[in-house]
Amino acid sequence: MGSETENRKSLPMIDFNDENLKPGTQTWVSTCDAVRVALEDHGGFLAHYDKVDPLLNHSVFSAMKQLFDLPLQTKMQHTTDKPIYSYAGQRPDIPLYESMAIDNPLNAKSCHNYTTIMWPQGNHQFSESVNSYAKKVAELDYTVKRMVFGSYGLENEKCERLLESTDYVLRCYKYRTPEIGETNLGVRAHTDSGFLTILNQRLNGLEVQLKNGEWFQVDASPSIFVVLAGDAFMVWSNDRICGCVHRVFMNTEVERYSLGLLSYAGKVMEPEEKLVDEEHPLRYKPFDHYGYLRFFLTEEAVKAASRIKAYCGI
Ligand SMILES: O=C(O)CCC(=O)C(=O)O
Ligand SMILES: [Fe+2]
Repeated sequence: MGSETENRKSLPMIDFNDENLKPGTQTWVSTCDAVRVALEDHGGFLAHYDKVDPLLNHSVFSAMKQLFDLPLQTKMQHTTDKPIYSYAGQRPDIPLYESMAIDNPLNAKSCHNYTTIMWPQGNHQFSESVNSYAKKVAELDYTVKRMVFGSYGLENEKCERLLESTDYVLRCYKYRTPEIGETNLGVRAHTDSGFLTILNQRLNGLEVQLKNGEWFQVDASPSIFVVLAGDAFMVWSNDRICGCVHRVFMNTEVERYSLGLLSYAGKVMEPEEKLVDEEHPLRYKPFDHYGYLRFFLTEEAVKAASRIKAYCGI
């Protein structure tokens, strides 16, 4: 009873370190269901995942500090044609917030190209740690998606096709400390516009809204990854899984860094046909993710009660 009450107040924690976590085992089956239920209930969960070595974690966060320490003009250089808003910051409503995006971080050459734009003289440590980090976190992303497909009884091939047509972005966030009289809001409550976001924060500050409306503060740890469903997951799941609402407050005296591996559908995506039935009639038209990202900041989108429904809801 006691633990049930406690559970409702926290985001579920799911262990991804168990040696038996392989397709075909009982641990795999029960974890698949735990992942699906957490996503259906809260749009997210905490993954206990220790495949990112503490040294790599340290090295990638040092790299982030170097990146944000660059002159603003350097940081604002255009690095991708995709509408992922490479640099974001200097916003009067959220003055503490800055963020930058590395497109296609699983590819060593893309990391190198990005690094060369930021440091024309080169910065091997940056490019190397970003690429290694993204690859490790992507393994968790693949596992989570395979588990969701498994738990809905969908064929593996379908999941592999989705993974193949997925584009990844590594988004880095920095929050400076507020000055006297300034807001301590880092980012206001929102859902992410991607498919799935996997976050690791250097310092506390992230809060996630639970199903019962309460806010849950996530504790920072190198081996705790916050897995959040985004708007595209709602489309794919035909609303069985909702985007996870989250926000950030700066409650510390030191600047805060956080890293997110975000996934986007590289091809037009439709709600999974097996998740459409009498009880769950079709809720979305075919969805063009980059079209959605372009729509995202328009006046029509900002005014809408739900941007994703305004874009492609039925
Ligand atoms: O800083 C964080 O941990 C998350 C930031 C965030 O949610 C966002 O910018 O979408
Ligand atoms: Fe977010």
